[in-house]
Amino acid sequence: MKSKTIVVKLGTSILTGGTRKLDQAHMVELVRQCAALHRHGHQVVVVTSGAIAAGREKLGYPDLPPTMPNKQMLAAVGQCHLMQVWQNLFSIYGLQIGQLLLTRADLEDRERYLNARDTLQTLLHNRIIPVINENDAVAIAEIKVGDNDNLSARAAILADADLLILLTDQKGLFTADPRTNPDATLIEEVTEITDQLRSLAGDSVSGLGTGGMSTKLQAADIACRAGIEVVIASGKTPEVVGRLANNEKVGTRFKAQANPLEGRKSWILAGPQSHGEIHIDVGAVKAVHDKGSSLLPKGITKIAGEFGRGEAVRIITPEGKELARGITRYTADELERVRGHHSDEIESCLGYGYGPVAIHRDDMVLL
Ligand SMILES: Nc1ncnc2c1ncn2[C@@H]1O[C@H](COP(=O)(O)OP(=O)(O)O)[C@@H](O)[C@H]1O
Ligand SMILES: N[C@@H](CCC(=O)OP(=O)(O)O)C(=O)O
Repeated sequence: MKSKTIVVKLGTSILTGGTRKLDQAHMVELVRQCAALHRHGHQVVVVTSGAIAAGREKLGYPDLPPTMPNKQMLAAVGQCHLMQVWQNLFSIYGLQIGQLLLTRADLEDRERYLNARDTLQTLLHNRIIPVINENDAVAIAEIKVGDNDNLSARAAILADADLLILLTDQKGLFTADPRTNPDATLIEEVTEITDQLRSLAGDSVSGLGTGGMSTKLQAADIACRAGIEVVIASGKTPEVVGRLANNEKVGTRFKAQANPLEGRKSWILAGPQSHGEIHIDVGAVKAVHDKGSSLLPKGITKIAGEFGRGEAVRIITPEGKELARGITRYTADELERVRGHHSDEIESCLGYGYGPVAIHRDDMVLL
């Protein structure tokens, strides 16, 4: 089977088993399933909820008013505990984990987005399991994603994932909330997220989770538009992670709308354009155009205009023709200093580096 990148989002409801404590017996079972995927060569990213619940548990269920600072305190305490538990459990399978705490601001600012993406990709490249949560302890309402369903969709885009699995306490999306509607039936496949479908998805009523099915549908919408398949399923279904990776019919599956590259390419063409230009030599034109390679500093002859890291710039041939557009990994100033140099020399030219390419082939659209 082709190696896939799979994001597994674990909601508070499944991590606590509906109780006030982390259900470590079940967490180890989920870790075992993720470790099996990893062993089969897949890349696994975990998005974990449960920090606030873990904080309450750790502090002995204090009676606190539900203010923002109190929730942030619980998250600060709980996040340490949660990560300690994940680290212990993954180490049973000989796996290292790395923590990423994100806020909306990290995902919307292009430079911070690229930095987060580089870290995530580097963790995956080194076979370390990224474990992501929102940075609840510092994020106030304005910079919060707000719920981990939406966060997981953004993390899936960041990781270039093939599949996003949202594991919760229900078998998937039902025609109504099964807690209050015993006749509700499971919807097995969704090809389009319509208003009618949204009207079926209710909020969380357990007092544990955030957003219920409605935020899961928002997440599915975001990920599917970016070309990522999404499944909502129960974390209690035996071997759920491996079965979903094998395309088995479990839970509610949402079809991806386009392949990820097309989604990103349309963003490059449709997104904010800078006036920056990167002029390249004949060798680089051949590499980029004929071989589909990334653009390296070596083939850059001239930089025109100001641009920052993560901006979309124009790539210009020696004849002055626009060959492609792409998202640059270096600023105009930085490229000015490294142009013509071999990629190995980037670090010595700048004193730091963001990798060997100026524009990665996946971040480039040929015109
Ligand atoms: N149409 C629906 N189908 C399934 N579950 C639903 C639906 N509408 C609302 N829900 C509720 O969503 C809850 C899951 O969301 P939530 O409590 O936020 O869990 P998590 O912690 O996994 O994010 C379920 O327990 C269920 O009560
Ligand atoms: N970031 C919060 C979880 C927020 C959230 O969306 O929770 P859930 O609905 O259980 O996925 C925490 O760690 O407690």
